[in-house]
Amino acid sequence: MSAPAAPRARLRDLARLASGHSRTLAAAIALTVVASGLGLLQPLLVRQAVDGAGRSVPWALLVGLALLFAGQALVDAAGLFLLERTGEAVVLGLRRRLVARLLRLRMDVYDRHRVGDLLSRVGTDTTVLREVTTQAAVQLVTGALTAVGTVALMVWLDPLLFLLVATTIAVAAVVVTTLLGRLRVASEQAQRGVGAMSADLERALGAIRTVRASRAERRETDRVSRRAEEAYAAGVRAAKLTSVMSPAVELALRGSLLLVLLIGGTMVARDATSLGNLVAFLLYATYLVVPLASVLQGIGTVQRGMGALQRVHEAGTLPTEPTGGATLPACPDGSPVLEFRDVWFRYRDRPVLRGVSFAVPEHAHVALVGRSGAGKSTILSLVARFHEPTSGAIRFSGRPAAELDRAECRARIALVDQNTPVLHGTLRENLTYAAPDASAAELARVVDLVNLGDVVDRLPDGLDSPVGERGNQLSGGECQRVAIARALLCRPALLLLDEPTAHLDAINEAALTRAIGQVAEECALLVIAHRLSTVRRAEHIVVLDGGRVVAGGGHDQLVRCSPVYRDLVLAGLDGTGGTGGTVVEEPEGSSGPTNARTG
Ligand SMILES: Nc1ncnc2c1ncn2[C@@H]1O[C@H](COP(=O)(O)OP(=O)(O)OP(=O)(O)O)[C@@H](O)[C@H]1O
Repeated sequence: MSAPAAPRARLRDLARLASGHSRTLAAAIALTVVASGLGLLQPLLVRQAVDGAGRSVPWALLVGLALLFAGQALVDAAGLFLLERTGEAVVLGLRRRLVARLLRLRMDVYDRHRVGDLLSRVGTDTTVLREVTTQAAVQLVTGALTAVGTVALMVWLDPLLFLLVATTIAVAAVVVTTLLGRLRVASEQAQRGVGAMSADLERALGAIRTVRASRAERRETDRVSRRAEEAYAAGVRAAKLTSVMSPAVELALRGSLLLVLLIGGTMVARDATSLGNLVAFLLYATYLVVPLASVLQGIGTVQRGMGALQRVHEAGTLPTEPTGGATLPACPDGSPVLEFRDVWFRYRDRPVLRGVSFAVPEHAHVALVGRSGAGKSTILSLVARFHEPTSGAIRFSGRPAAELDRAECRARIALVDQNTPVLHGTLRENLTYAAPDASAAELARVVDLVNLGDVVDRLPDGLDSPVGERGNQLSGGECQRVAIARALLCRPALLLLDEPTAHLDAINEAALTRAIGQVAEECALLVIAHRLSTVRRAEHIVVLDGGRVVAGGGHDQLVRCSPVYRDLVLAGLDGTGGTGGTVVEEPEGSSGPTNARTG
């Protein structure tokens, strides 16, 4: 992430965060100021009570004092509640904005950031900011106002004694300001440590089966613990600074109190001032501790919050996918559903596609084949518009993709990915994920089509049974069929299928073949093919090698004239780049070129 921005800019962010709640904040501040005002009146009544105590019991003054105490407590409580509620509201707004942004980032941004760290920005960092936006605001404003009021009353009571107090406090203020910068740095390090810890924990929990099977629990625990220790060390550094600051101020205040007592006592003895005056002054001097500590705490909270604010700001300014563009028109006659024209693409500085051209006509079945790393998945990513080509053009139904709205393009395609296609939730939620309004009949049709009926019957609550985190209560083959059923349910114009490489049993294999056949009936299909049966069924096969299209055509034609394709067929077409071996010809019955059309 970028270097820490200027604290002033972050302070402006802070003010902006609270600005939506300025009325409630103002009310909360007003209430706490009133409460402090009620508190400030108390020593004046005490002074009168002390000076008049010799004559009779000043009942009215005592009742007045009791009322002041009760009033202060009530008003304070109301102010605090408003404040806490505003804090929660600020965090809610911030989290909503962050979550909306994090789900719309440009795809390459996800490659550069760790998921756990992004999660920590929404969770932990926003919680820290809750304190800053509200508590700090009130601590600073009411603290400063009350301190000014207290100081004014002290000066009015005895300017000389006040000078004593002011000198000692000034010394403490110098100590505090020198520590503040270091406190900000330490707090930011602590927040980053927490982010790194969450990211490492997410890494381990996300791959828990691999961790277990590799007996790496200890190493992963150590790794996460090291991150926790880094956060701890930075937290302790911040704590050291905070704990030096508070006693420095307290020491100064206590010292000044003692001086006031000593010098004030002498003055009372010499009749230079009244006892009531001295008591009131001393009360104000002790009262000054609260607002001053409050201002200090406020400054400390802001400094601590700067780290969190910086991280939230960074997450809130990560680049998102641009939206907008034209709506996709109805397919003009003869235009292919999808066309690549001399498409080049690079991941950062690394060219991955070098001048790829091919077309997928309406209802056609096109297969992409190539060794591992040839660029097949990258082509699907470009079609789904997760990335944009470095040069060249992708056309949807004859219109350049660059001119079209991404969401509109995606509404016409369905992607069946090999990786984690099933989300936490029920089977029904997963099936209707891309088409939430699908009818029960439609749902039953696709469930039957991909042979999921048995799975639904087996599950305790049928379609409403939970499938576990990433579908871990389903088998790999079942997850793949759920993904295909989901794709079929939204009736796309083009289905992008990264064919499962995992072994499927004969029944599932047949279900998949049937599903793919059905897809070909309903829409165009662009498939990364790993099985010979899929390749043979395609009307057109695009052979990729090193990011280039090295051959294209039907299976028989390619076997005759493309050495790369022949090698792939000999290697069993699994895309692992092996050479030699035997041709894994599947039984004709399961792989015939059904529904073939000229593409
Ligand atoms: N997000 C990424 N950032 C950088 N490089 C990437 C990224 N994704 C893929 N690559 C690289 O781009 C090249 C093409 O990858 P791609 O996934 O498209 O290949 P593939 O043909 O689908 O391979 P496989 O059959 O093994 O899935 C590979 O060399 C890969 O290392």
